[in-house]
Amino acid sequence: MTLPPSVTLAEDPAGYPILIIEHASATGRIALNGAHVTDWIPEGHDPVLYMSAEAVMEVGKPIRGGIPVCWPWFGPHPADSSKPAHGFVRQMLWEVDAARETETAVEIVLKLSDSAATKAFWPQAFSTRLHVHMGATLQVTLQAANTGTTAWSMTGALHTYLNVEDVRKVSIHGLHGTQYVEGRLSPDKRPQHGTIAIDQEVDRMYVSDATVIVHDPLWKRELVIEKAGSLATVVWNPWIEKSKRLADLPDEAYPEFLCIEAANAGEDVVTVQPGQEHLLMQRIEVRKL
Ligand SMILES: O=P(O)(O)OC[C@H]1O[C@@H](O)[C@H](O)[C@@H](O)[C@@H]1O
Repeated sequence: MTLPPSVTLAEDPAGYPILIIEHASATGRIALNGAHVTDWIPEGHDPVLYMSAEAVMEVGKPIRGGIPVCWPWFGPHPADSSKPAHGFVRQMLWEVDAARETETAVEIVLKLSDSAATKAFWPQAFSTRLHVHMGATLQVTLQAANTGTTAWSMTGALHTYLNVEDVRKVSIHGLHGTQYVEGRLSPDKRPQHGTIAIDQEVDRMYVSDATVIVHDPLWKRELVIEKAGSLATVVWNPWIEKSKRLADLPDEAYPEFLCIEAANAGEDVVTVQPGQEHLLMQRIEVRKL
């Protein structure tokens, strides 16, 4: 694979490959472990994605921050608690399938197909590609194809960690009039009235395909988060006690980020027939205020 001039593959001595993007429109990084976009800094803006200072960068381990790709299940495995939370592809080494640059962006495609290693977690035949368009906007699309002979079902998410100046000061727009489930374990749906403020642990799954805007008055910017192929939007901040339980997150870091996740989760379980595919897309744009 020949990479364009704005993309280099760096590998540290421990063998952790990372694509480094240095383009006129943006800089960023993508770890091949998990096809994980860890950084995106559009030209003229502050970093948009949050990365934990204690993130573990080891092949086979999920990364705290950036955009974890959760697939083929969201949250705990529905039947087997010994299997990893949020699926297994976020802890597998993907390969670079395509990379090119234009005047306005870099386009990178990463690929992971079924193998003996994936079958240890999930028996199905599949081919997943993560398409990353990185420029003034960041667009990430998970393409999940069924390459087998029987239908399978999937859930998943693009579990995006957004950098905010102080989560206690942001307001989240776009989910007014929708319904959500708090904590994912209670089946009771609650209505959302108005904007969302974060003043405690929040782990909500909204039934919505709407665009979400994160208004950050201290950084004087708005993050506009569009999506497609997703009927669930997860809003997550671990707040104080859960942050202490997460070993790869500094205890005091919870005000610095907010997760807005484009998900197939809850009632949004997707069945993919043989030869068919599902596309899950999220696009982020930054607006200065
Ligand atoms: O620690 P993990 O596996 O990356 O998950 C982080 C969080 O991910 C969110 O999507 C879930 O709704 C939370 O319940 C979970 O705690």
